[in-house]
Amino acid sequence: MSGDVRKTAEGLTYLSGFGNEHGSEAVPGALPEGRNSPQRAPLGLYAEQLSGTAFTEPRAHNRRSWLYRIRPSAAHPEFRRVDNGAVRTAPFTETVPDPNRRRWDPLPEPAPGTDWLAGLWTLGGNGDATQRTGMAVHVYHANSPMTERVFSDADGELLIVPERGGLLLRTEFGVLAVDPGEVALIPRGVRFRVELFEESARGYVCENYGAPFQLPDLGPIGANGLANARDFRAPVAAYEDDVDRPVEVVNKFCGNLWSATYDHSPLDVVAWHGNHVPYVYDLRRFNVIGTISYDHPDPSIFTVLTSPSDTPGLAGVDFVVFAPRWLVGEDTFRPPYFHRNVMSEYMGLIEGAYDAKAAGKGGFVPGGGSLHNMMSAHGPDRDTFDKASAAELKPQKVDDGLAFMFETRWPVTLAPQASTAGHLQRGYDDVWRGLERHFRG
Ligand SMILES: O=C(O)Cc1cc(O)ccc1O
Ligand SMILES: [Fe+2]
Repeated sequence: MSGDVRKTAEGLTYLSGFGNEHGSEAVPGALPEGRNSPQRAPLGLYAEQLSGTAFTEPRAHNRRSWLYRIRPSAAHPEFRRVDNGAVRTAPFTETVPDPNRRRWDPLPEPAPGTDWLAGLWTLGGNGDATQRTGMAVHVYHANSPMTERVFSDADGELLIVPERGGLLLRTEFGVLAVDPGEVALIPRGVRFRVELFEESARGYVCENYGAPFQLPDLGPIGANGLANARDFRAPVAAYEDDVDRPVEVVNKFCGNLWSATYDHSPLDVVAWHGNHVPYVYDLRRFNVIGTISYDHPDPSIFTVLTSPSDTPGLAGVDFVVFAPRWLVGEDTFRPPYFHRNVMSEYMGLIEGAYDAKAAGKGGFVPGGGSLHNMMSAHGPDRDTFDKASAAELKPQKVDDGLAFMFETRWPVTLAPQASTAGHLQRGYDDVWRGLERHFRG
């Protein structure tokens, strides 16, 4: 099974660019020319629009796609509530917002037969999915492909950050492969199925209820840099045409999972065009910008994607990557500084170690995560502080890890399961113990 998945991934081709008006047809002539909704769509297909923003949002933010499919999405039986598993949604009201710093080990091994959706486990979040504000942090651990079912999320877009094991994402728009070190985005409402490259897969998900992620403005950086638009890859059209096979469609809607069994695969889009599309991005392509003189720049310089709010510069959520880079700052404490931020920070580790925290068991480990909520004091742990304060400041390549952050304007309130989990580390505060006074008056 996983050999086939890898083979499929190797044969994939992609369309390049972020936010483009892409178009693709799996059968020549399937994509109508010159209009979106001809009286009769080509090849007997049904034309259907999928919008990700209101029709009237400014052109620069407007997202929608036209799909040409074997059956219209409207042809389905009633959705019925199913168990939400370990998926939770904002507003998070079952625990009180907690100013304490928290850190988790990776999710434990799931029971055999756990697919990506069943393995999705919510840590917490903020805002309100019904108001299309805020975000949720999820982690997943799966060991089985989604075969007879697909998923779609009406509550938000899903930024998937694999940490262990690649994923093959079969979407309405075509097939995407995403390995650890890459990220994938599934837009709001797009149906998809997850298959695994290896026996099991682990990773993180930012569910963004707010405005779709966009590339940050570059300001004085100029016309290039950070995540370059051309490095984002969208799929080419590919469709499933298994008429006889019932497929369960699980729809996350305002916090609950709803299911309907279709008599066909809803991944039956033969052609499409538009800019509300899934994509993948290789984080190693990130053009890292930093100081070439002194001081540690704020991590906003590492923003890959941002979901803006109504207040300029104040993101609902930013996706930030700590990618391999050179440190050359003179007379500078080079790791992340001590700080208390108005924004709230969930951090994850894709591989290796993070330059502000000790690695290894009981530390900040790949697949684990930390939460530093609004105004919570944090920064380098004691070991890191001691070493960096004494380090010889020659140019240093930091290339032993890949970390990321979901940084959000509102505190992250935990789902109850995250505040009681066995994999919640106890005694995280101790990493800042022993930071002795050196001031002697
Ligand atoms: O490790 C963190 O807490 C994230 C972070 C990194 C950094 O380089 C500066 C500030 C910051 O919050
Ligand atoms: Fe921080």
